[in-house]
Amino acid sequence: MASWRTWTAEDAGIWIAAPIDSDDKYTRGVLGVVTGSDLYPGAAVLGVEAAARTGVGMVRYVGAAHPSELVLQRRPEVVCAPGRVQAWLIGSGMDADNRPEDDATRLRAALADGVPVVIDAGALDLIGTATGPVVITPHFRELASALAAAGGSAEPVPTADAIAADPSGWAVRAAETLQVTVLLKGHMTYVADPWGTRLCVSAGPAWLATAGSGDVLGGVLGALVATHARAVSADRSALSMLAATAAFVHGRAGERASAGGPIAALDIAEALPATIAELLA
Ligand SMILES: NC(=O)C1=CN([C@@H]2O[C@H](COP(=O)(O)OP(=O)(O)OC[C@H]3O[C@@H](n4cnc5c(N)ncnc54)[C@H](O)[C@@H]3O)[C@@H](O)[C@H]2O)[C@@H](O)CC1
Ligand SMILES: Nc1ncnc2c1ncn2[C@@H]1O[C@H](COP(=O)(O)OP(=O)(O)O)[C@@H](O)[C@H]1O
Repeated sequence: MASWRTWTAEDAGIWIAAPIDSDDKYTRGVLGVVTGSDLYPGAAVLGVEAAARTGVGMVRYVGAAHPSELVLQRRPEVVCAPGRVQAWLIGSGMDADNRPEDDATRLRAALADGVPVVIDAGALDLIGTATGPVVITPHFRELASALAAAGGSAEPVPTADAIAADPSGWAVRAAETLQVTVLLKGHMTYVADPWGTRLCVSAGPAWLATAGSGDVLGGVLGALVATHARAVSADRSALSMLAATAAFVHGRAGERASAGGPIAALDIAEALPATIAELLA
């Protein structure tokens, strides 16, 4: 059995793309985002904020009117018009059981685009419909639901408690069952893919266990994937490296935001530029 490699600051630094003199916004990479809902509009704001602060050429946000308005209020640089993207982030702040038809259409279009997709929270039931490379970012309950939605496994579907008792084992089983790259969130984050990559990340303080923290992680990973589209098409394990880097950057930003005290999710996003500068230095 492959052993778990602990992801380091040096590893993370290699997977952050700093712009070069000849870059423009499109050569850096555009992230498309389908997140948020009338129920959870804040998740859209947090993910977009995190993507913008991780560094990406442009964010295209495609969502319902209310979250779109809040996203634009916070981040006027976001473009809400349709267009080409290098990667998608979908599902944060959505509820698969209450999916408006407009959101279903937007999610279908993103999943049919053929570019890499980061699938979170309320889009995890759609993993099997993606046409491009996929990385999923569930917590324990979400992984249990995703495995239940996928069905067809020889093993009985695990409960969230069973996953919590063996997160590394379930990250691997999920990668093999679902045939996607899995980033399983928790105090220790495990990244596994169907091709044998096994990475673990323990960068952050337990203060990160706060509402919206995972929505920020989604934005960080979305930006990293959009800025590494070529690496992802050249090497199927690249998504694992990017996922581990996202968890590392998120953890370090959490440490910086916390300085030993409590954190609100937006604090993590605001700590990202300085965290990335430190990792690139
Ligand atoms: N600001 C925002 O807009 C936020 C949106 N979020 C979004 O919210 C959606 C649902 O995420 P969840 O992680 O909550 O989904 P889950 O379905 O994993 O968690 C909900 C379950 O947690 C349990 N639960 C709820 N309240 C509890 C309590 N007080 N004590 C113990 N157990 C409790 C219940 O069993 C409930 O069914 C996702 O789309 C997510 O992205 C969250 O990320 C939080 C922040
Ligand atoms: N005890 C913990 N210690 C460190 N990090 C944690 C801990 N619990 C959760 N996290 C991190 O915080 C984030 C929580 O994500 P998630 O559960 O999706 O929250 P939300 O849905 O509220 O955004 C993940 O990145 C996870 O790795």
